[in-house]
Amino acid sequence: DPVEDKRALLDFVNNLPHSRSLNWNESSPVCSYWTGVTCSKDGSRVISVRLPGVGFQGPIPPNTLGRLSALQILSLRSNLISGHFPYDFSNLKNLSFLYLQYNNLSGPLPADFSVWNNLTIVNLSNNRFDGSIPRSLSNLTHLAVLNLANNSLYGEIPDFNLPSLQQINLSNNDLTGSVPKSFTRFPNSVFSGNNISFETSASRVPPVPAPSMAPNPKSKNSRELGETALLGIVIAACVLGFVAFAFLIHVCCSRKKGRNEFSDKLQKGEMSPEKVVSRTQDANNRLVFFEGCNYAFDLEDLLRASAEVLGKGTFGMAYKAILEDATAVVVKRLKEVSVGKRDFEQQMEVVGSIKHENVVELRAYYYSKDEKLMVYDYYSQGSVSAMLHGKRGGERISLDWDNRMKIALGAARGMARIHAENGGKFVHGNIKSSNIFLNSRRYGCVSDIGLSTIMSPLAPPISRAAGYRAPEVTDTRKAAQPSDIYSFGVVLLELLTGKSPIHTTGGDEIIHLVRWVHSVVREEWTAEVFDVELMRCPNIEEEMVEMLQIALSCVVRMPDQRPKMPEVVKMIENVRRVDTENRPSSENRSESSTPPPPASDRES
Ligand SMILES: Nc1ncnc2c1ncn2[C@@H]1O[C@H](COP(=O)(O)OP(=O)(O)OP(=O)(O)O)[C@@H](O)[C@H]1O
Repeated sequence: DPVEDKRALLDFVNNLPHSRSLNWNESSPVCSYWTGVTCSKDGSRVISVRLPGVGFQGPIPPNTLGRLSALQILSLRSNLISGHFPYDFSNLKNLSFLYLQYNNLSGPLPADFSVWNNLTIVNLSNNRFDGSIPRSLSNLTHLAVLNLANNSLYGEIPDFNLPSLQQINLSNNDLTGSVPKSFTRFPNSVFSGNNISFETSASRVPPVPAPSMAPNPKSKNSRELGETALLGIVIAACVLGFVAFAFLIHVCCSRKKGRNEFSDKLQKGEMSPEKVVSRTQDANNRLVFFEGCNYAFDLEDLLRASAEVLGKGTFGMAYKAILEDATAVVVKRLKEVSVGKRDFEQQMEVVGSIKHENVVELRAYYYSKDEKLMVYDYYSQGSVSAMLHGKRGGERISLDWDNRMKIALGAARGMARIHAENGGKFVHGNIKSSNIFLNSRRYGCVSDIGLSTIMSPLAPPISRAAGYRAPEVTDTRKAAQPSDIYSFGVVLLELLTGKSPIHTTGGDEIIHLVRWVHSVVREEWTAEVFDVELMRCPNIEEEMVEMLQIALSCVVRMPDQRPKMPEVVKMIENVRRVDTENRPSSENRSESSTPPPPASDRES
């Protein structure tokens, strides 16, 4: 533990009243346990503190956070922090991201910004800062985003030369004079709400008309209402058509910049804007985080995050959301949850308690009448399905035999862990290759646990899950552990054949993978079954045939004849302990004329 940093954080939290409790105990490890805190790789220093919306009230106690001299990210936004900008933050020489927006900070901005020469994003908007904009900001050569909007800053805007600056917002202050030459590349709207004269010049972007219903930023009330109210006002204005033009321009601009806010996505979905507003206003419903989760964000953060649609699954849409500190999370928005709040919460608690290196951890969830969300880590390499079959026209990723064995073994171990839950009765209910990801050691890792029990009865048999569904589930619509084994067997067949569970041939004929494999094997053409890509790997035929036998034992018709998950794990381990590497590697087999797989595909 970084003892000094821990002390500084405890001094901070013990001396600043807050309404949400934090799991910061003296006895627990800071780096792996404390909410909102991230340490350096070697665990020697705290490098990030993110505590938005914790309800901190009052001035930041001196000589607390200022002692975290290795800090790179500090987010205390959306609290009720008052007082002056802490003078001892000048010790935070490594600070790159500073988010203090939506607080009640007052007084002048720090005179000397040059002490933080790594600063990249500075957001001090929506406070009560006054005084002038410090000239020293011009020393920040990495500064990409500067937001000082909705304060009481006055005087002229200094003419900085900030080559990295991509976004600036100085709107709604008391600034005077004219827009300096170096900032004429930004739209007039970022300077609006000041006493600034805009000289007309051919190079200027035409001014964006201010929404006629925009709140008076100087009024205390508007600050207290915060973003939710703004969102509501904007939506209301849209509905009334008063600002259609401004809104269109705004949408175009944000599209251009590639930023699609998660809330936008929600609005584009089936949810009405009114519902979004009412939902964000529902103070009783908060994101619930699981113990040991290091993320610190709230629902508003998620709604504000840049989001990308990952896809529509059986249970709703999945989005990739990038939080302000560049953390990527996956948010699943569940449709048609069939259970009430209590059952939902109980199921989430079970799922959230499953901690295993081969199970994708549920980080947080959210339940309200209108909205049910689940938050997971984002797996940048995509799912095994995307790797095997390519996704949305993307290339399929080359997976050699070692990779596939590790995926199979990891997923089997994850499944065995899941089946051990709830006194050995827990059912996954939706095993398929798009729900399997690769962990940091490139072993399979199972996602989407526990959803099938809280959702409305299974989707019609035509759905994408059909190829994975055991025959008895098609009839009874009820998943059980043996049907999970069947689905897992289909995933093994996918890994062996490289084919989707249901696919068409050139002649539009629909092929069911299980039936196809059975028919080929029956004709004793077993070798024809395997993915041609695997044929490049030397000396693996025996292992492939053994894996094929395991897969076929999982997809037998009678549920009680299928092996149990721990047995499947043992059988795969017996084919080859990929993790102990008891098979000579392909490089050592010089007799082979086949070239070894590319280095990136090999086990590290
Ligand atoms: N944690 C994650 N990291 C990266 N991508 C993810 C993550 N979770 C889901 N995805 C991807 O998002 C897309 C949609 O996922 P989702 O689980 O909602 O649907 P699905 O897997 O296609 O079907 P189902 O809902 O039946 O599981 C899929 O392409 C999936 O691989």
